Amino acid sequence: MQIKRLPKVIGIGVKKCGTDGVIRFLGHHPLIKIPWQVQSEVNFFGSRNVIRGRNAYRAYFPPTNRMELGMEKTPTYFNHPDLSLPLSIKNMVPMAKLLLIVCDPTMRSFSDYVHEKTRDDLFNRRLMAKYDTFEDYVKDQLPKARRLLKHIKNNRTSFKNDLITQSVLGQLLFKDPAAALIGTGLYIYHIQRWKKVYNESNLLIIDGENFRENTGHVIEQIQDFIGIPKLLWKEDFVKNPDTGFYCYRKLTEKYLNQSYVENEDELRASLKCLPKGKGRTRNGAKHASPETLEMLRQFYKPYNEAFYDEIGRKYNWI
Ligand SMILES: Nc1ncnc2c1ncn2[C@@H]1O[C@H](COP(=O)(O)OS(=O)(=O)O)[C@@H](OP(=O)(O)O)[C@H]1O
Repeated sequence: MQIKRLPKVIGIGVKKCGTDGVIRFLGHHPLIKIPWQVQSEVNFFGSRNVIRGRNAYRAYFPPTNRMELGMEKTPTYFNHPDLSLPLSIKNMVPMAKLLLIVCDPTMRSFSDYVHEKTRDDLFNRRLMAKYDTFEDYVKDQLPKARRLLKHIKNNRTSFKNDLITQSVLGQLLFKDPAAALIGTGLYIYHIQRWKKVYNESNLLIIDGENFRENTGHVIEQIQDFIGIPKLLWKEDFVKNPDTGFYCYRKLTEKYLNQSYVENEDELRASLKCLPKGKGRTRNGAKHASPETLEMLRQFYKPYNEAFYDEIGRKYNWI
């Protein structure tokens, strides 16, 4: 019977790390249902709606039968100022599995800058107006971020259980989108609240750099984690010759047939790619100065290392 049910999979972030790719590509799985009417970002737990309870949350999702599963993603759940947000999710949807896609915080910050500069949001546009370039932005905001962290850390050297920094940082990022371009990438302060409530069996951490380069492989891994039949295979993902990003195209007998010769127009027409607006920076279409990126890399280094320790895995973010 098809009825509205709570989701079984929730993408919790991180903004600009590939969250849209994960949900849209998984949306090609016949058993996964996405609330497209709200563009898949429900933001239920990050808003006052949460007090309206389970039925209000359930209302966002398309009807599903017992085999199918609903999924949403809200990238700001990960670094939301409400430190008890993970517990709210766990209490409301105890069986849900979470997906967290993280990525090189330096490149994430640049991607977020480009995104905020092009967004159709007057408040953000005004706020970002004084930064003509990413270099201007970093020059102004990086020293502020350094000073702020020094101030709120107040000589605390451990990243572990530093609830004061987690909380102040959370509030600040929420109120000041300009600060969020840098602060969102301080993953070590955001991850701990999730690890208190979730473990490897119900929280999958994905490297966004790997997702971009090995999309099909990661999509296979996610299906295993969710525990659904593997119906999307790495062979179903093909690079777009124009952008270099992977798109979805079901591998059918037609493409396997030895006598089939594909021309580029046919290839383009057969691809289901992410919408325009995804893939602005990572393929080099826009770039920041190497000096600015290096400054950010040095800034993030200790926070990345603490994050690797926390999750017990190291990524090749440079
Ligand atoms: N297959 C494919 N096609 C296009 N883009 C891809 C793909 N895989 C990963 N990415 C990267 O996803 C980045 C956008 O991340 P998000 O979807 O999390 O952004 S958002 O938070 O929802 O705005 C986006 O960042 P930018 O390159 O800066 O636009 C992409 O690099």
